[in-house]
Amino acid sequence: MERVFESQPLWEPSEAVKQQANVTHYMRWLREKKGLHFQTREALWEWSANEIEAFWGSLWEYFSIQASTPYTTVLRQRVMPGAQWFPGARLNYAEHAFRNATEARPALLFRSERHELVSVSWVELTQKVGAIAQALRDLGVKPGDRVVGYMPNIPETAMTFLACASIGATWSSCSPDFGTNSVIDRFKQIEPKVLFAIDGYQYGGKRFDRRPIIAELQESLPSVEHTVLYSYLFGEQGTRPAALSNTLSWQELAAKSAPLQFEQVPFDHPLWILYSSGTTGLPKPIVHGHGGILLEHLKCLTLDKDIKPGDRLFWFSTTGWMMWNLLLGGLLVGATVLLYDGSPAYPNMGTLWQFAADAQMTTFGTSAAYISSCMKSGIEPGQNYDLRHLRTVGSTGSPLTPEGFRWVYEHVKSDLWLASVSGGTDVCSAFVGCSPLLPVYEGELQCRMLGAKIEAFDEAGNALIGEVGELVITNPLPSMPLYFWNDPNYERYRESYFSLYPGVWRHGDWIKITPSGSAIIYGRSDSTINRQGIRMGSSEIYRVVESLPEVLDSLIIGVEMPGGRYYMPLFVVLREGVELDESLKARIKTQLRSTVSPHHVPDEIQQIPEVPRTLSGKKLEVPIKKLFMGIPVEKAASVDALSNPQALTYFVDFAQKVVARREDTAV
Ligand SMILES: CC(=O)CC(=O)O
Repeated sequence: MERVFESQPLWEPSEAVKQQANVTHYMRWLREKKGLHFQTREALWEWSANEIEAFWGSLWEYFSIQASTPYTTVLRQRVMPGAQWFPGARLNYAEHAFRNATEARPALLFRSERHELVSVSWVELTQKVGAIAQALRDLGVKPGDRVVGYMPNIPETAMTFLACASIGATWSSCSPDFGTNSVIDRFKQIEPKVLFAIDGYQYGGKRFDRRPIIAELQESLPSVEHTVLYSYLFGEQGTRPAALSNTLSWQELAAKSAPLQFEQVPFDHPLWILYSSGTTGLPKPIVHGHGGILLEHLKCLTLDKDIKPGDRLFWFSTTGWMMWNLLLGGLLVGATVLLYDGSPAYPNMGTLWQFAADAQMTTFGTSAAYISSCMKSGIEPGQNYDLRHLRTVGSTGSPLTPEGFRWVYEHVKSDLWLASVSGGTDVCSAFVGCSPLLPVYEGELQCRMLGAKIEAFDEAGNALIGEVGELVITNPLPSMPLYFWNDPNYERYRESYFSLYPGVWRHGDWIKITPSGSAIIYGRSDSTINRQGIRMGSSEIYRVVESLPEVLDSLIIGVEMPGGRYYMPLFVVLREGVELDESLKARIKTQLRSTVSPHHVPDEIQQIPEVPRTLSGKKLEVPIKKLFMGIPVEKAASVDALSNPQALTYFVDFAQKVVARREDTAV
């Protein structure tokens, strides 16, 4: 058994944990109902990832999926893209959340920088979702119409999404810390009929008025017929200033009563549209279906993450990250879903741990970047907060460092399950990560998730074990995108995932599958910027930076550094005679902060003579990223294929200094 960092596991599930695990229950069910007997979790994975029709078909039965018409076959054809799952079935995602309605526990618990712990009962959730759904119908919203939210992670956003899903409307959201351009770039592509927004929010103790931005959105999104405003920051008095015309009040709409009904839609009816940035063009609008997400989230949360009815599930996320969508899946499995709005560092780094104690959190999910910030801040959650209910800490967004693994066990709790997982917006789930049946080793993801045929490929498409390769998925998953919006011939879809290995999904991460079946992710294999789990295409940053008159050209890279740091330098080519002084740097940063997002302000800005480009004119992002990872230039770049190879010299020198600095500080 190869172990990368050390041979002792940090945690091993007890016999009781294994016996009580949902996946053990499922394995017993498979034996009794299907005569399928698996001795190990690895054997179960092999079957689930290869016999995908039998696996996903069994889940339909195991989870008692409620469908008003049955399916004709589990999977029409094993093709990617275009696999058609469960044709003929009609169902509704939201109906499966509400079948868990109970008076025994709250549906949601919420806290923000400004609110004490708020509990939302299933009765309240049902009433408000029913009312908003009726309001949408009254506004003329039909199945398939797009409804968008510029709303934070608060109960009202969850309610609005569930209302959309219940009537078959397609939801899409951006977090209110996204600047105007980022929101318009996303929402304009999908022509929404209704915009839900908040008037403002507080983050890190500062108040942000979003009303001017909403006015801009109304102006720039001609398809929007109605704006519904939730007065979150300013109270009823301040919600309808002259600048905001034609707004309806969320509070007024939600106060009415209407029975909650569930439109029955085809399995592949669009549930929501998420966005993922590529290296060129506008963000990709990824369309996921009701049935695919329902099955994937039931599977992931129940069998891989072991969430049980009555658990209290939290994942620190904004509404602009797919972890918010996955978090809401907690309602599908009968968990109470915990929402937090605000900065995790305000008023101090203990905030979310206090929330964990007060809300009796059982799973605390977060980003690896957050764990690394806790580590640097020196806090002691285990000593200072009552974490007796906490069983699991989840981590994702970027690879969690070995130090991060150790910190959780040493400073949070020695007996908990650290579920470090990886997946992506593209499938709105995690496909490598965790199982309650397996030990946790430092720096490693425990296994590949059930049903996900994940492999590491070399350039020729050979599967690798024990070596780093491209993360690929070689069998379809039900939650793969149905299509990208406005991509009728699947051109962008194919180009995004299938251009390197035809018919095989290339995810864009580097992965090593170890001989024992665990996995290590080594970061992005393309040039997408991924800071704190939020992906942005470099093109979005270029658009903003290069709109400044002084900037002629630019290049940005994001590099995963040892210690969990994400290093994001920006390089600019300036107009003749212009120097990169502090005032220009500040203007570039302000522009990025306000129009893209605060996460995308670079760590440093450097002036360069020219941007290295390929013969076809593409900026040389991945090879330059490789230089900063310490890969020698001969291996990092094909110098012959550059139109201006001399431009590389600067980067070779600069990267060497950064790598040397990195190694010095690592000692
Ligand atoms: C599950 C994930 O993969 C989350 C992310 O990195 O976006």
